[in-house]
Amino acid sequence: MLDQDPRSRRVVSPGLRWLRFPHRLELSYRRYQCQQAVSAFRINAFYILLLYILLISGIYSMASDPIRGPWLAWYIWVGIIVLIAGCLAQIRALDRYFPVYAGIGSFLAVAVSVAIPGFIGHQPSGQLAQTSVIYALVIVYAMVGLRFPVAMLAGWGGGLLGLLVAETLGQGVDWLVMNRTYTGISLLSMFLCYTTEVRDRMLFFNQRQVITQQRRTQAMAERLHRLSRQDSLTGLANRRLFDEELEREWRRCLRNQEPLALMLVDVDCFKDYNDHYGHLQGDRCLQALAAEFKRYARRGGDLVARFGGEEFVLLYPRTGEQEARVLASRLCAAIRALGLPHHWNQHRDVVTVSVGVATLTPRSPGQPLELLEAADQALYSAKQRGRDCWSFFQPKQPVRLVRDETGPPDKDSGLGKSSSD
Ligand SMILES: Nc1nc2c(ncn2[C@@H]2O[C@H](COP(=O)(O)OP(=O)(O)OP(=O)(O)O)[C@@H](O)[C@H]2O)c(=O)[nH]1
Repeated sequence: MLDQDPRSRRVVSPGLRWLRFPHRLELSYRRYQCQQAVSAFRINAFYILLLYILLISGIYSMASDPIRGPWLAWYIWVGIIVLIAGCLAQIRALDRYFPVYAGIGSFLAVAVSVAIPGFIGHQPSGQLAQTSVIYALVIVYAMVGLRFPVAMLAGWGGGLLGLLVAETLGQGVDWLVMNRTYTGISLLSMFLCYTTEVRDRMLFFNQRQVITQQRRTQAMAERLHRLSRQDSLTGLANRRLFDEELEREWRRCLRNQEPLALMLVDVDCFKDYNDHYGHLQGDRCLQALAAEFKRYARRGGDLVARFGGEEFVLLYPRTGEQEARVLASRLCAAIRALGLPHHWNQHRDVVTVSVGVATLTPRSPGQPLELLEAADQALYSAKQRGRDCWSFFQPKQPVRLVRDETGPPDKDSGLGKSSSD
């Protein structure tokens, strides 16, 4: 389903937005955002480290001798924090903990950066140390990849801790400078972080909508494809699918020089069935027969299809004459044994079928209709013999007729070989 939830749309509609999707979408966004952020941070950590080295070497060279040592002792920790976070980001198993370790690292880096000027005092290098506060904030809000609330927590929480440390343990805080660096940059970076997250959420939401739409279209196409190849009454393959499969199996058997068997099954006296039991009962009867036919097409490549009306077709790749005969005989007997009442059937009081069977090993491509025609002739022969029997046809050979003793009388001119079971 496309996400129509107004709470989702509120996040991506113009104006000031509340940065939160409905619960499930929010969880999914957080997973996505975390993955994006940690992937970017794997590389960004090196840039951040490079910036840090540039800054630290600049300040170090300009700082006066007495404060160099203590300043470096403090500020080296920021580099260590970046290094640890960068290493953790390389471990993929820890990806989902990225907001935790990156958030804590950011908090500590801001705290250290904000505290340092309070220990250096009003020397020129103290002013330079303020630059590291600006660096730290811009990096935390814009380069680490934290979500807006986490970045805010790290920025303001870390800043507060740094200020407390500077006020209580250091020489105090120069609020005039601190407001122009820490407070000003914090507000500016917050805005940057907020707009970035809004854009990111919009992108995520739109991507999801596109993916959902694609899945729906694909599912619908698959359903249509399935329906276009399925008979709606019986759920069997329809004529179109049968034609395709026959073509395919024909080519496969041609390649491997294997026999292909086909059975054409026709329900006996079905017009009378409909006339006396009604069309709806006729439909139910066809469904029951279809279910039984399915039991006779279980191997890979076997196919049972509704050929049209009350005619069905069963296709058996890699099946020779002997096996086809056994199958046809069993099928006739099984339908009889179903015992579906049909008092207007010709010889019995139950529904019966006539089956035309043909097998052949393909010799040339593009002639699968040969097999169908052969089975059709065999079926005609079975009908001629009085129904409720099967008949076997072998192309290019005189067709032999075999009749089962229990089967109906042979009225045929001798065109096929058949049996009633
Ligand atoms: N209920 C129902 N009947 C159908 C369906 N499709 C075809 N029929 C009926 O099947 C009957 C087929 O009749 P015929 O072709 O004369 O064949 P028959 O009565 O079975 O006679 P023989 O095949 O010679 O034994 C017709 O009455 C069709 O209306 C269907 O989907 N549902």
